[in-house]
Amino acid sequence: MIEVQRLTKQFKDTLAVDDLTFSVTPGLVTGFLGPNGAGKSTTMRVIVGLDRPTSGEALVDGKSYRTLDAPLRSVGAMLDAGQVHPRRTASAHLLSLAATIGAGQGRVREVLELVGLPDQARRRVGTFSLGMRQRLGIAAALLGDPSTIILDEPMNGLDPDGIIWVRSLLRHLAREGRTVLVSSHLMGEMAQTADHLIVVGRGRLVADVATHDLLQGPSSALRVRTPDPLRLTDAVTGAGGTTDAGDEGALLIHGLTAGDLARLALAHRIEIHELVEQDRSLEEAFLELTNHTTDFRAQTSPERTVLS
Ligand SMILES: Nc1ncnc2c1ncn2[C@@H]1O[C@H](COP(=O)(O)OP(=O)(O)OP(=O)(O)O)[C@@H](O)[C@H]1O
Repeated sequence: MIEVQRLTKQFKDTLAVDDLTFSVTPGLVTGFLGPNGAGKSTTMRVIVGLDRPTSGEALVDGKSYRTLDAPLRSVGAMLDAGQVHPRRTASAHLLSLAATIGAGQGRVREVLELVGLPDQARRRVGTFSLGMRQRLGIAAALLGDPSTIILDEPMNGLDPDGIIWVRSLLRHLAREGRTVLVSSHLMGEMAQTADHLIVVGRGRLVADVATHDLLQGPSSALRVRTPDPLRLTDAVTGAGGTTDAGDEGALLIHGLTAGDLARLALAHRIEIHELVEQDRSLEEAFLELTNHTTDFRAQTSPERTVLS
């Protein structure tokens, strides 16, 4: 469990984190989402004791990081995958970290296996691709078998296979009951990865919401195909719903559940050829969430929507 309470971090002229409060619960993947410069990394650095808060606090399992009995066994973090001596082999790098927590060669082999790098153990890290460095960073975070895992932008630079791999690893770690906090500035990526989202902008909390609730908001719609759209539109209007034209001749229906619509179609003996519950788009969800602030303008493609 991570509890960030009224956290503020001021760097000279920059207010990086501004009175931020949220909790990260075990058993879920929690996405930490916000545009570049929103304060995500600073918050994570405070959680793992690398930066001191100006005010407020960040607790892991009820304690500040500096007062945890065995911090590296409680919290595994990857805050900067680039911070590895390039001439070291992957295995030597992990062994040096393992030594600080009393783990040995066996655990190093296990984590290399877990992140899909068992054959690269003797390779120098300087020759690694960005994706391999990310995997090595994740391996280092997992060395101490921690109950809390904090990863800053772990999907940066990964190819689609790598992204799918990180996603399933995070879900697996959460299912084991761990607390998993993972940051990203990519909305689509987090919507597909996280069960819960903490959204920040300019150091402040913008939303603390279940991903499902965010996408299932009031503008979600039913997408329907029927050979009789005019009669269906009349029936839907009569039942208090509204319709819009969808693409490829489909009708979009708002204000009714799928069950309502099925019963309505049956009662009016209208054929339905397709009925799909359609989540609202990420763009809609975030524009609503962020109240159209320019900080969170969503850029086109839903898969790669970026908070700018
Ligand atoms: N050590 C520092 N000294 C001065 N300013 C800093 C320092 N670290 C971060 N900042 C500033 O604090 C703000 C928040 O930065 P932070 O890196 O926490 O944001 P972020 O959401 O992680 O963004 P990104 O996705 O770009 O890493 C930025 O304006 C940044 O320039």
